[in-house]
Amino acid sequence: MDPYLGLAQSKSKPRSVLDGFSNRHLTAVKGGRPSRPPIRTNRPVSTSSLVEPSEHYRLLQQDHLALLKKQKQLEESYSSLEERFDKLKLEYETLQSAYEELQENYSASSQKNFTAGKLLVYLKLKRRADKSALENRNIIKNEACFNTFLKDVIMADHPRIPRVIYECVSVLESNEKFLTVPGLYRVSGDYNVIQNLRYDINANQYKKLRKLKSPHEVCGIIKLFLRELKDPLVSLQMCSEIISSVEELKSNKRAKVLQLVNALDDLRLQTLKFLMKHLRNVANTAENEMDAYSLGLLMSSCIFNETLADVCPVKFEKQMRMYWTVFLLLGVIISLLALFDWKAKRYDSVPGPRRWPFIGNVVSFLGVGPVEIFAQLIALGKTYGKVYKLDFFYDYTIVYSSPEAVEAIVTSPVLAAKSQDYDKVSEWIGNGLLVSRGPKWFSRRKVITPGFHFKILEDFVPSFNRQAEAFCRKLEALAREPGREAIDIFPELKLLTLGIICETAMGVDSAEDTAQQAYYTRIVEELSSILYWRMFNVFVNIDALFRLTSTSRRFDELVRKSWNFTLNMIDKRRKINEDTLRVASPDERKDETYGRHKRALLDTLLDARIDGKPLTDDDIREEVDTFTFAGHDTTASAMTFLLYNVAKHPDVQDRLYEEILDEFGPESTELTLSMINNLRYMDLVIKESLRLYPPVPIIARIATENTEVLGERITRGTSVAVDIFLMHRSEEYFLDPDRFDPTRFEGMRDTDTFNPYTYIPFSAGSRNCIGQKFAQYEMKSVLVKILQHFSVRLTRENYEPTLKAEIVLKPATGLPLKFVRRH
Ligand code: HEM
Repeated sequence: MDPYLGLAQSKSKPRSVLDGFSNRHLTAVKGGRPSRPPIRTNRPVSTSSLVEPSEHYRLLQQDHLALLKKQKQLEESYSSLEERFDKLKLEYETLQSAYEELQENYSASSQKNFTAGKLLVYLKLKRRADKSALENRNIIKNEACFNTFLKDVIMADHPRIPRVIYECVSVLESNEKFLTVPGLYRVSGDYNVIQNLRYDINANQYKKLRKLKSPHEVCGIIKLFLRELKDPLVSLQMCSEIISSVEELKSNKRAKVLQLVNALDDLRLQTLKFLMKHLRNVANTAENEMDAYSLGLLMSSCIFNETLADVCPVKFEKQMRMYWTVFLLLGVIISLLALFDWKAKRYDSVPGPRRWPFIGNVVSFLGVGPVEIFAQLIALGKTYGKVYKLDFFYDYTIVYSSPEAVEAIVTSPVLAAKSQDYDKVSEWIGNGLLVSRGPKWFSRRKVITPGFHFKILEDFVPSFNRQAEAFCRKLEALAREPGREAIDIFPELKLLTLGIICETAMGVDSAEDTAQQAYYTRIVEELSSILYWRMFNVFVNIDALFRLTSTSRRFDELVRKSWNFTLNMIDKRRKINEDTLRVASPDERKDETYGRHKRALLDTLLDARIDGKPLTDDDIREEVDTFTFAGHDTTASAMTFLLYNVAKHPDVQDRLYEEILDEFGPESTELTLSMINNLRYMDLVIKESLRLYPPVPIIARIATENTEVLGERITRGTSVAVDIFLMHRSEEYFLDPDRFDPTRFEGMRDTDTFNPYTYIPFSAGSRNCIGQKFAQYEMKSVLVKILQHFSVRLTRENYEPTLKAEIVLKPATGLPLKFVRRH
């Protein structure tokens, strides 16, 4: 046995003494001095009896001395560590108090009252208050501001309204230049700046807001705050309780608005008053080109924010981040190119919203959904009148809304080609009749036109009848569902109109594939929404950039599925024709049209010869895609708004029903074309509904050569658009234009002053709608059947639909329509 075993152990273990006082231990006890660690002595294990007792004693003494020495060393290093700890603690406390001081100084300066108490703290004569005390005294506030209830929002001290509104309005009104900036509240602010501000404001920090150089972000914050309020500033429910119809509001406007205002609680009232006063200041400042009407249009969706929920089917927000990154990279190039801004001079004489160098009006349409885009277009029309320009990277679109311009455009051979926006649509429906140009369009239109001859349309009427009857049975079942009050009619009508197109134009039995048809209508809905997004967002308008997004993959998938649907129809029709021929006699076979007594448009395409050659499978598919899309979505939109107007005007509905009773009696009848043609009042009602809600609200062409429109030089490559919606609602062409009055069309065409180009729901000229008669007969047949079975009502009397235009005009949310059985 080693006699030094015990000592050797004690020597090899000095580090163990520090075990209880590691660095980790030091940092863990910020609050106070750590307790003194125990000193462990490693006594030698009992020595062997082989060692002499005196020798053993001497060894022990030696050992003891060594330990004492070690202990002293450790005590010294302990007290030096203790000293360091105290120093660090002091430094930590000094830093913390400096931080709190900064925080307090900031909130003191923002409140502009430097109290004596704070002065004492500043001079270090008084200890500062801790965080919870500051919160109790309302100096530090951490409540949320956005996406919350009004009562929970941080309030300004005076007046007692949300602080965010107060601060934004102060910023806008304290800077005279801000109020004069054109397009205030219409032009969207920088998305990223707004989002960053949102976080600051939620933490009650307003410094950056006050330093903004452009007012658009400040307006953006106001709009964002109002839109995100969980309880809107003015609720639509309250409106509908007080104002039962628009007529009632019109006849008694002042009293009704006062009643509504009086019903608001104090907080809402004060906030609304403050906001309205500010908006009046904006409207009274002529330089910003924003009148009360435009402001009303833009702000109403924020103040009554309920209707805007879930109307953006594409995830715009996420994808905007990527575009903004690209946007920043382009920034440098843009600045250089801005030096060569000469192109902008081309249309100097045409008014339009303020444009940025190089990018033009791009920013106004970024990051906004279809509802806001449509509202912006209306506001622009109201501001600039019958002609204005839009500029996307020097790609100009001149937007007209006068009959003179319509005539000049639709009769000009150099303005016959569809604009570049339609190219995006052609990625889906190909280069069919709607999109094609020049000789291709001409030869196709010639071949297809006989397919819409009235003799052929006459054959379709029994099919309209049958499908409308089935539709009424479906409505009845839906209306009987327990707990259901209103029926969202647009999707149902899409299924009906698609079924009719499949059966009549394509000659296949629509009842076989109802699930496929329902799927197809949803595909069309999503594709339209993506296409519309691409039209107004210049970044995704560029193919290469669009291909970088995940939406492009979704787009391709949807297009493939849509083609499967139409190819399947073509195969089916081919098979039906082959089966018919197989059972025919040799003589009958010689007759090309044998067995096709109900000749479908698809048969016209299958039999067509252009320059002696039949159409290829791709040619046929693109026309089938075109007609399936153009023939169902438009008519469903027209029918939806027609039923809404009929429900909203019971007097019109009564007169329609009387006309039906006079012509056919109360029982359901098998309609014919001549019976439908007799319904004169119904013609007027449909016309008026298409005036107020034209399913295709805007059409656009491109100049293939330099030309002129109403004396204005239009250079090659410029787009010209016709805003049909705006023209149909212009006071200049229609008396009291927002009023639904079918009788306004009685004898209108006979008057000398009426210009037929004023009313163009089906467009005009050589590229007008080939299916307009088809659509009119279909709408009349369906309306007769619906009114024979039901009385149509609104479940919310004063309801006005919010509109969006994803190629076709649509209600942004389901309409509150109720169908009550007549007998
Ligand atoms: C109420 C229902 C309808 C309305 C309001 C409507 C409206 C229009 C408008 C405004 C255009 C011109 C588009 C442009 O210039 O860009 C158009 C073109 C067209 N429509 Fe319709 N349409 C309706 C129903 C139909 C139906 C039922 C079909 C087919 C069965 C159809 C097939 C077409 C086609 C193929 C074109 C392109 C014509 C060409 O460029 O030669 N439409 N439609």
